[in-house]
Amino acid sequence: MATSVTLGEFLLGRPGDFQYENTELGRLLNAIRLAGKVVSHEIRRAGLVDITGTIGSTNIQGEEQQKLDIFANEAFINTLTNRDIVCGIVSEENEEPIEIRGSDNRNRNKYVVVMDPLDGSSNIDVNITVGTIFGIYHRVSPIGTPVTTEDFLQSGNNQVAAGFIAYGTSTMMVYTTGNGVNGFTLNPAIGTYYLSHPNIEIPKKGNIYSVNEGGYVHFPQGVKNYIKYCQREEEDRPYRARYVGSMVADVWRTMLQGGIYFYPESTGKPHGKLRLLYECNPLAFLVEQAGGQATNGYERILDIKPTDIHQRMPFFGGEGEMVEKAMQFIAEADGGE
Ligand SMILES: O=P(O)(O)OC[C@H]1O[C@](O)(COP(=O)(O)O)[C@@H](O)[C@@H]1O
Ligand SMILES: [Mg+2]
Ligand SMILES: [Mg+2]
Repeated sequence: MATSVTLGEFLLGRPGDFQYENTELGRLLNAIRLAGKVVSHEIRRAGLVDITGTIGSTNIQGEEQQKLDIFANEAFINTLTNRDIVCGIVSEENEEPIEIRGSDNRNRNKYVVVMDPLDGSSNIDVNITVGTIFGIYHRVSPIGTPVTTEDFLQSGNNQVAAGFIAYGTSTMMVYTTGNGVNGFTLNPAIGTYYLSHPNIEIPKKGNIYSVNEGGYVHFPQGVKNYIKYCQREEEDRPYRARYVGSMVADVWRTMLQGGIYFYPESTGKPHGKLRLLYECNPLAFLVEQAGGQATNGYERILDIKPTDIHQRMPFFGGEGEMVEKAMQFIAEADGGE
């Protein structure tokens, strides 16, 4: 149930929430909040206006771009640029980083944003929850100089804030700055987000596992063994299987109801499908801040030093014990302890 605290008040009410200038965080998140409302409005009209389907081009990942992918991408890039607070953006829909020199054209802004403007694109036309994922970093290149790729290839540990917007039964904005995770629900009638999910903590002893089992035959043996373990009639198992096919929705459910969500590597996808910079890192930060764990099956996602802005990474995230169990099966199958 939503409280009467709005996102704006919440931001101003927690001065220590942000290691840099708090009003800058406010301006950053306000820009994201605004762009999210623009996208939410458009999504809610999907089917009534010509916003579903593809536009006939593919992105750097070789995926067909949906009209809403492009709409969301432009909405976020324009809003962040107009707010004059970021010096660069990496987006799933753009091959190269986008340099933003700022209104005085002197590269004085401090933050870079990595984003997946529309997550769960395959679910757009079938009216299932989709989302926007974002991560925010303080630049590493000197202020006053053009943004560099190194500003984006920082490990997830360096995120100063991260979150997502979910466009589902309601529109929600969930974020962290390293002081816990809070969720806000949009009241579309007045366009205001209210605190509805304070201090989110992943429940212990979850009983849901979430993976696209359609790829089972191509998964590594350790992952197969873990899936069989989840399905065995023993102790508190079999676990329930849930899979939406939108990472935002599957991770959000995992944060609220517990369990584990994973997208492993497979013979066809040696590094899995999900992108480290703008899918794995922001959601790993949220999962950890909610008391869970997020790894690639071997190491903490947030410790990984990216080498490419669009690189993929296997992802195992959720309740700590379940993630460790999955890693144990992977290690055993690899011949380790
Ligand atoms: O169809 P699959 O192979 O299960 O993949 C689903 C996954 O792909 C994604 O849709 C990839 O994200 P995009 O839609 O942003 O490209 C994830 O949201 C989701 O978890
Ligand atoms: Mg995505
Ligand atoms: Mg996407």
